[in-house]
Amino acid sequence: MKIVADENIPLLDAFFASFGDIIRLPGRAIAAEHVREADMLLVRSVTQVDAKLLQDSTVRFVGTATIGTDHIDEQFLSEKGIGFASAPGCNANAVVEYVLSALNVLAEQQDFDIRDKVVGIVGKGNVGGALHQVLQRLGVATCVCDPFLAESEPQGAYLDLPTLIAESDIISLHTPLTDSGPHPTHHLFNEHILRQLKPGTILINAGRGAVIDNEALLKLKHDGVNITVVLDVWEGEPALNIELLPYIELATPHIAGYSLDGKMQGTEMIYKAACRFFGLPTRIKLPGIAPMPVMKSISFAGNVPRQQAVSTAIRSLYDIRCDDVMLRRELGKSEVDVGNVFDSLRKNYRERREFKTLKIKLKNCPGDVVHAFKALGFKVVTH
Ligand SMILES: NC(=O)C1=CN([C@@H]2O[C@H](COP(=O)(O)OP(=O)(O)OC[C@H]3O[C@@H](n4cnc5c(N)ncnc54)[C@H](O)[C@@H]3O)[C@@H](O)[C@H]2O)C=CC1
Ligand SMILES: O=C(O)C(=O)[C@H](O)COP(=O)(O)O
Repeated sequence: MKIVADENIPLLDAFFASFGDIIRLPGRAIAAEHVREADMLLVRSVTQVDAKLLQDSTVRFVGTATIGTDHIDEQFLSEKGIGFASAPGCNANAVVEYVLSALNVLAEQQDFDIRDKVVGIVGKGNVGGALHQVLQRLGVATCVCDPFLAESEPQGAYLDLPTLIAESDIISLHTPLTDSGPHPTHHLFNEHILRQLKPGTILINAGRGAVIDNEALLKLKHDGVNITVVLDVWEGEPALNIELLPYIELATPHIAGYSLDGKMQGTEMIYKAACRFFGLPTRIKLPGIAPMPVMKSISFAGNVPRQQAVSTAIRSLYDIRCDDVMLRRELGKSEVDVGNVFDSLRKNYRERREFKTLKIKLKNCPGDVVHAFKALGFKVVTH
């Protein structure tokens, strides 16, 4: 079997070598001539999979090791009888941890306690739902806008977008990117909606760039509108609008989902789907091949303040400011190609592990510290 795969998919050999020969290519470079005689195509979010790519190919199965599927023409695949699988939820924890790291840093910079804020979640699927759960465990007030869930759960407490905006101090966007259907999200946050944000609102987008109209956001910022913006995703990626950068409090190159755990899980999910599609047994399992985390445990003892302990643990695994600084530093160099910088930071991303991989050893610590670590998803050992 001939497999064409994005070179940025981890554990390709471990999972797919037994299927046949793997040809690795940069995701954006995968073109019709590469897949013409292939049986399987494995991509991430940067490869447009459509008729142009696959019309004249022998590809029978496409897997994307990502949550988002806006780069896939699923209707075309179905019409051509090509098998398809994505990796729903694979990196949801990573995105949640990205949001928690952002809030942790902003809470320190702006001197607030997250428990005094209302967090509005737009899109309560795998990512938004997991964020909702963590925030509830932490005792943070939340509200949700998700018109699809509102329709299927008429008893649920869902708000429309203007009401969510009026009630929220912090808004986190976790919708897919859609431009059709009853509730399209393309430019959901247009100028009209953006101008409804309360002064001081924190707006986080770790979904898809074009859910916020980036031109409108820039216009608001030029007008001096007082909102704090965290962007992981940008309209026109990889060539983000560099003019917007100085107005963004925390700016990162679409890496919210880039925990090693999330990426490996994505590969495993499409491996299992490929096995099902080709009628093969699933012999390989992630626990057997995932590398051990570098940092295994952190200890706290005695009357350590909750915020200090939690910040230390979060930042030891994931400090969003590292990604923010790297992006600004690289884009600040003279005569850079913005798209190349963006892609290169993603391609060469460091090894980042999720909270669940770190053991927190607590000795005689206050109950609220123990509770906070458990709520955040760390492995907690008390003695
Ligand atoms: N920045 C990053 O690295 C990552 C970004 N993503 C993005 O996050 C998105 C969400 O991921 P999941 O939660 O796993 O997807 P999901 O499909 O599980 O959930 C999406 C939710 O959004 C809701 N929704 C759809 N249209 C809406 C609208 N107009 N207003 C409010 N809610 C709406 C849906 O009803 C659904 O509940 C993905 O589609 C992907 O684009 C996902 C992983 C990593
Ligand atoms: O899973 C998704 O959806 C994402 O947004 C991924 O984190 C995107 O990563 P790449 O596929 O672009 O490497």
